[in-house]
Amino acid sequence: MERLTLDVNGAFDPAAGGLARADLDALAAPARAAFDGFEARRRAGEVGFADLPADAAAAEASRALAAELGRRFENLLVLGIGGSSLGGRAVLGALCHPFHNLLPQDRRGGLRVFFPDNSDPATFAALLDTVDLERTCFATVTKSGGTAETMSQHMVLRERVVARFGEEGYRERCVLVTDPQRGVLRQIAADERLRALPLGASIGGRFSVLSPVGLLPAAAAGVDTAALLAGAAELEARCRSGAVLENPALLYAAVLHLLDVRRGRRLHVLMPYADALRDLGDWFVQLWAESLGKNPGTGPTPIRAVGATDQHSSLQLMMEGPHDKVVTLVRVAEPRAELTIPLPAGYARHPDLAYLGGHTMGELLEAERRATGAALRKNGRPTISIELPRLEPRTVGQLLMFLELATAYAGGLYGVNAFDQPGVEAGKRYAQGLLGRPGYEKYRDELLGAPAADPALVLG
Ligand SMILES: O=P(O)(O)OC[C@H]1O[C@H](O)[C@H](O)[C@@H](O)[C@@H]1O
Repeated sequence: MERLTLDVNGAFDPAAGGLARADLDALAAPARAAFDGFEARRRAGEVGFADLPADAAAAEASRALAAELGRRFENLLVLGIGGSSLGGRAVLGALCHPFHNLLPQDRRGGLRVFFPDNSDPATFAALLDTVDLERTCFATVTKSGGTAETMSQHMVLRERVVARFGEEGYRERCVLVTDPQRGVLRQIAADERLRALPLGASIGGRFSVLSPVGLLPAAAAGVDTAALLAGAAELEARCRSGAVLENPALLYAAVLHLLDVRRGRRLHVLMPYADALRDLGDWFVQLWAESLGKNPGTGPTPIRAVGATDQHSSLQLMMEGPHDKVVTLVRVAEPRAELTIPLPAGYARHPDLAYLGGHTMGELLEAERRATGAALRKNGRPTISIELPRLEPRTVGQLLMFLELATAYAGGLYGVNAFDQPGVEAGKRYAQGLLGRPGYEKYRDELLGAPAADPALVLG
């Protein structure tokens, strides 16, 4: 059966300092309330991400635009940050060839896609100097339309493109994804007659991976987005119950919440044993952190790790450091490729190496995952296990929807609004004040008027 499996036994292991079944039973009513609360907001049209798999028109519009760009161009630059970048990057990471952008066109099956998601001029300038602009199109993706990092990239690139190819060449190369109801980009789309895909008001940026925000780059790279959405729909259909043991995303949210509030495990590590899910870890971090980290001081800390890489790094801390973590180990049962480890004749007499001979690298990775989970639990650290049969659009769609729904339910369990992010605004206001945005003078003055720094505390 091609479906995601969740196993929370490792969170109930007494040796791992795990939960008791009574803890879960006691959470039945709050979990049901979290489920009902989310469903009510969904029915009211306030929160729309769970209904995206059913939005065939949006999916088709993304595919059609991607196909059109694919006929004419070789590279797509996705200008976006946060939720306007991480989802697409996660999907491509999970489903494209690991070196997609390096492959020749006939092996790629789509455009090269770049996600320059920062206003660091060193990277962006290098990217613009590297790609052939003649063969490059770009998607400016911003729900609000006013994100400084994204719009600064857009303005730099727009100028270069207009200078080389004229207004018409710019119109051919630039597409937008933005909220059709509000934001300055909507106005620019009209003024400049640019093609734009809509991002509905009920789809928050970090919940937008299955909207044109994620679908456009995915389709452009050659991902089967219909299968991705079908997988998400399958998972959503498995999550229509408010009973914890009948809804996998609700069970995951409930167990992570309980481990935090009952056992002090407030650091939530997501550790896939697959390089392809490395970027999905970054996407999850934004999802969990921005959704659950709210006033007054609420929220678990998400951490992304990758097995086996992080076994040689942060695992020591997870194994013996503070008892404040729970590790979700993600297994991909069937790796995309397999390699058998040969045993050169001269190595056979070295038992330290000979045991590897004849095994596959996939077997090694799987043995490490099993062993790490067991060792963590034996050391008093709870674990949770998620398994995908293989990485393909359907199963990745399931995983995305699973984590999005779990986040929504966790918001209810923590008693916070999972769909806003007021905390990120304060820093933006100061930055815009420093850059001279009209109306933001008081933030600049507040920042510049702060008490002088103590020179004794500055070395260098
Ligand atoms: O899509 P945009 O409006 O450009 O927003 C991009 C990102 O910026 C903000 O700071 C928010 O904290 C994120 O949730 C959002 O994904």
